[in-house]
Parts: sequence; C-alpha cells; structure tokens
Amino acid sequence: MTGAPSHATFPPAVILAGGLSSRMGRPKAGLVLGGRSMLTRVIERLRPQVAGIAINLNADPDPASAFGLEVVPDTIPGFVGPLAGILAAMRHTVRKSPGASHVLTVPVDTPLFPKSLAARLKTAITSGGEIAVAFSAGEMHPLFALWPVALADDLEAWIHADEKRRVRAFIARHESATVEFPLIPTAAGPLDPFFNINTPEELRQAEAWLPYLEDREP
Ligand SMILES: Nc1nc2c(ncn2[C@@H]2O[C@H](COP(=O)(O)OP(=O)(O)OP(=O)(O)O)[C@@H](O)[C@H]2O)c(=O)[nH]1
Ligand SMILES: [Mg+2]
Repeated sequence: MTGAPSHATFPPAVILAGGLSSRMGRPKAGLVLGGRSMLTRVIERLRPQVAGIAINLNADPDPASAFGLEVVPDTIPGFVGPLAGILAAMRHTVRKSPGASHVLTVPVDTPLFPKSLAARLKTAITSGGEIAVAFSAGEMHPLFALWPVALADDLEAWIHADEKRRVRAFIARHESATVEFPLIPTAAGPLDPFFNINTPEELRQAEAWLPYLEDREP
C-alpha cells in the first residue's frame, strides 16, 4: 500500500486549555472567531495531524468546556501555569498510548497554527529523548512542542522544586530541536501562524485577518 502514513505513526495530542484567562476575562476555548469557537478551530486543525486528541483543563474542570474530548486535569493543585498541563499530557499519554514516545501540545488560544505542525516537528526528532519546538519570526513557541513522555518524572520534580518555573527553562535543560515555520503571506501583509489571542483586542485583530487567509495557511 502506498499513500499517507498510518495513523499509528502520528503522535497523540493534548490541547492546553487550563489557566485563568485573566486578560481575556473569560475562558478562551469558547470564544468565537470567524463563526467557530477557538476550540473547534484547534480541534479541526489538529485532527488530521495526530493519532488522538485530549484536552487539559485545571483540576475540577467543567466538562461542558471540553466539547466531548477526553479531559486531562492538572494533577498539581493551583494555577502553576502551562507546565502543569504539559505534565498532565505526558502522564495521560503514558497511560493511554503506551507505544507513544512523545505527546504534542497545542494551546487553545493560538488557532491559526500550521497544518504541517506535527509532521514537521516529528522530522526534527533524531533521538527518543529530544523535545521538538516550533519557532517563527525569531521567537520560540514553547507550547507548540513534541514532549518525550519519559521526561514526566523529571518535570514533576522540577515543578515541585519551584512552581514559578517557565516552560522555556524546562526546554533549556534538555536536548531540543527547533523547527522554523514561515509567516503566511497575505494581501494584508505577512501573518505569524502562531498569533496568540490573549485579549479582546487580539481577538478583534485575528478576526480582521481571516478574510485575507482563506486557504493560504501552510
Ligand atoms: N494546565 C494549565 N494550563 C495553563 C495554566 N495557565 C495557563 N495555561 C495554559 O497555558 C497556555 C498559555 O496561557 P496564557 O495565555 O499565558 O495564560 P491564560 O491563563 O490562558 O491567560 P492569562 O491569565 O491572561 O495569562 C494556554 O494554553 C493556557 O490554557 C495552568 O495553570 N494550568
Ligand atoms: Mg496565551
């Protein structure tokens, strides 16, 4: 048989949708962008790229915000940030996808990410222990990454030692590879596919880009 690679070779994915959403003032998953919720957009974009999708929410999540996806709650209490979601994603993958060496994470507030994200990150991994991270416009996007699930114990101990720790600092203490993604050329100028929506103003900006995007997204 020829054609697309088997689904089994795709990584499992966890959408990061925990956090306080304090700048937006309400949860970002349900925000509507171009007639579809941010979470719907992220799921639709992710589905062809991965073996399965779960969603990370904080502890005691409201299942209504999960859109029918399996919920992976934070195991560390409090809002310690996205590292808690990444840890939950690793633990979930070990339990549910025993053959998977890595899990892909994607934040719910960045819905225009590349359609080639998972495939390109995967090509960057040359050893089982490596983290592959997306990069564009001179910036790393540490929540768009393939994480070796074997790092779960290390991550958990490291978070407990200092809950203010940053995702970038965790990446820096391990082997990693970055993958550069191009800006999207549009009639209104180049758009970063990792445009992050944290405020009502950024939601309006993203809405204004949509007519220029059509099917241009890589
Ligand atoms: N699991 C988990 N994820 C988090 C937490 N805080 C933030 N995130 C996720 O991390 C990503 C980046 O979060 P931010 O946009 O910086 O934070 P936010 O809480 O969504 O919004 P702000 O309160 O406005 O900073 C998003 O995908 C969030 O869902 C947390 O405490 N736990
Ligand atoms: Mg954000």
